[in-house]
Amino acid sequence: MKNIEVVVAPELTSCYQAKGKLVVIIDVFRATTTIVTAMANGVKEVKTCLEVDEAIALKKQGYLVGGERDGVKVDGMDVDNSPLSFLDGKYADKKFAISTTNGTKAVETSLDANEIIIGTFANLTAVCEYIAQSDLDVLMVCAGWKGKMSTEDLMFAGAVIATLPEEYCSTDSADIAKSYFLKYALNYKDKLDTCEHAFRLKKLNKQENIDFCVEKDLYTIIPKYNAISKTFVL
Ligand SMILES: O=C(O)[C@H](CS(=O)(=O)O)OP(=O)(O)O
Repeated sequence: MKNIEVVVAPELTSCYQAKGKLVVIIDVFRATTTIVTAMANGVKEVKTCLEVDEAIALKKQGYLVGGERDGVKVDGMDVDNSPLSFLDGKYADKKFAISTTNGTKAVETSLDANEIIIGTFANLTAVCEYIAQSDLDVLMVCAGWKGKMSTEDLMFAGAVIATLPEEYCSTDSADIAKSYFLKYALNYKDKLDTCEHAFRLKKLNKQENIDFCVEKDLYTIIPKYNAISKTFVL
């Protein structure tokens, strides 16, 4: 039997131990949706940076640099943390360095995992299929918001777990996430439109981002962490 657990914020990852596991990084609003969309639209690798300065320094190496702090693009960055910036192959063949408030922290706390992949509604079915073919135990690391849990990340974790065979649902955190998703399965988009992070994005006039980030199965790709290049690749 394979074990699957859900961490509600990166600050708790060490309690669950990523080592030896398949980690799924989840930041629906918006970092993991942005990474999946960027790579599905031709970006060839993504480097996640904990610090803004680290990302901006990569411009010298030809990286497109993007991200935000508190939802707003930082001076010196080329793009913000919006998946919409990458549509239509606008940055195809670029290398992308991203630093965000929560999502890049989730990667950083998971680096001793056996494998790290990027998940969000935009690649939901691909993530489920990837997990199902793996022999590894799974840790779903939600980015949350500044150490607190977020509805949208728990909802996505639950959507994945609800799709997997029963054998995975052997832990309290997985069972809670699954039950939560099933409660809202028919109207999960409405629920996510009224969660705390949606309100923060609405205040920044980013309704279009919210609507895009909750769409299921726009893409079939899985960005995977390469420990040698320290970047996400396909
Ligand atoms: O850009 C986002 O949506 C958030 C910003 S914040 O959480 O509202 O500060 O960043 P992310 O790291 O993608 O959660």
